[in-house]
Amino acid sequence: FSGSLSLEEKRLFQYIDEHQDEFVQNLAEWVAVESDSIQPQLRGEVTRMMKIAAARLQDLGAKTTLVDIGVQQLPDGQNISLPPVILAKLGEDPLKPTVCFYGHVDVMPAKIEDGWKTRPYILTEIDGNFYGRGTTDNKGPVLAWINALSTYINLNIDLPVNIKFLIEGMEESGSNGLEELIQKEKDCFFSNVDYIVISDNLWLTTKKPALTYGTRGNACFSVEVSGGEKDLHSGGVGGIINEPMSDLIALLDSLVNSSGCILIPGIYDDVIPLTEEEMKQYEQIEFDLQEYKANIGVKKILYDTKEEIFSHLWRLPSLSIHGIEGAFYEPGIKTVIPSRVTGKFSIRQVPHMDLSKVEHQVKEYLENVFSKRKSPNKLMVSMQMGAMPWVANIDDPQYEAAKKAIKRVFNQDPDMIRDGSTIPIARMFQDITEKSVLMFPLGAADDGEHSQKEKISRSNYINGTKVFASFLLEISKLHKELQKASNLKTVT
Ligand SMILES: C[C@H](N)C(=O)N[C@@H](Cc1c[nH]cn1)C(=O)O
Ligand SMILES: [Zn+2]
Ligand SMILES: [Zn+2]
Repeated sequence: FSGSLSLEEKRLFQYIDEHQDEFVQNLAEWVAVESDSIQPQLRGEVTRMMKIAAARLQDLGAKTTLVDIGVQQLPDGQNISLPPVILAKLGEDPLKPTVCFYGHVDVMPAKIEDGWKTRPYILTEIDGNFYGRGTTDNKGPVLAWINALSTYINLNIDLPVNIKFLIEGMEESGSNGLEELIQKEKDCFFSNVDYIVISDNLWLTTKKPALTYGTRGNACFSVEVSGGEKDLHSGGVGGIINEPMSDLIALLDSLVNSSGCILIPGIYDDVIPLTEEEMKQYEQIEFDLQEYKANIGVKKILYDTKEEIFSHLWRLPSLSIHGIEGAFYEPGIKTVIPSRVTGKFSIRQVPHMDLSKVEHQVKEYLENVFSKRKSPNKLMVSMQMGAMPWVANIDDPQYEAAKKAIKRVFNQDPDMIRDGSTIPIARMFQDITEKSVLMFPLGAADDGEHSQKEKISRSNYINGTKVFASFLLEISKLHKELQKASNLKTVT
């Protein structure tokens, strides 16, 4: 640890060390819930996960509400219930700042046959890492906040802040229904919130903590090509019809080239150029390309310099193709011509791209590519979800409080980074509540969020709990200083 710890911090950190196996057991219980928000048939499990998380907060004495946010219409037209959102609060002392923590307890799909070495929903510790779906994205960080709170409570140390929680179960699906809830609650639940903290990203390395000041948005598309009313024998009919799958592959192949450049006309028009200030941020980051490639498990990256890599990861759009529905995907070759196939892809959004303009550009381009094929098949392109990018003001004082907390636990200053992934709520918070948002990642670069080897290290989980405990003390101190300064200004 850096510098002399206060007596409170010594007690807090000692308690966290001594009770870490309890915290691990909590994580194992949460990971065991297959709270996958992508597959509708698992929606009941997501709802069950919300109730488990709500009960955990209630056990801490938080006033907790599970808010019904309505239904989700699926692509096939059927409606299913959205999992309720947790709004919770602990403490209402007008002399203390109010910190609202956001997290999500839904996860991406995971099947052992995807190539997992361990059972995805059974927390497995190997060499100091906890493997399992949701360990780093985002159940581990949510529990780290809760563990930090429970430490204050169990040690009878007065909480230095009022705490609020917003925990959702649809983040991986694009946070359906959340914007309406924030609109509705902006002058109620959020009215007295001073700071918002999100811990749903990763560091840039495995050793150096980071604070995140930007994320990309995302626009998810489906492109459906349909032919006759049934699948056909590829021997009996193959060679005399326009095959939907051939059309779809041509459409998907027309989207992006082998250098990752998006081929949709106009897609880069509104991207803001790299600024001097942004370039200075990049220059301050130590970056080891070989280590980074090893952390993400790839042999080659399209760019060689950190400036190019950061630019293409953080401030330029990217297009990824995710899969095809409607065609046989199990092992073995089913010799049919699928009658209806749906490709899925997404385009990461950056400032100042406009979602409705991107939607129009994508549809117009694909219709144009399709028309050149003179195929009688039917094309349907739709944008399934759209989330905006978010960029913070890096001089926002709560980043200072976070840096101090990191320094005390990790004895080093954090990297100031952006992230290429998306947290839909970040921009919603910024635009609707106008509150400052701090992104406080806890996971390491090799945690493999969304992958077959998702994990969080014991060290990051437990030290993350300490950092959050320390942050509450630091933000309380900072808030008092800011209040004193503003009172002084008012008087003079
Ligand atoms: C960063 C966060 N842990 C995450 O994984 N977010 C998802 C959200 C999303 C985007 N499109 C659909 N869901 C992500 O960035 O993929
Ligand atoms: Zn995720
Ligand atoms: Zn996440």
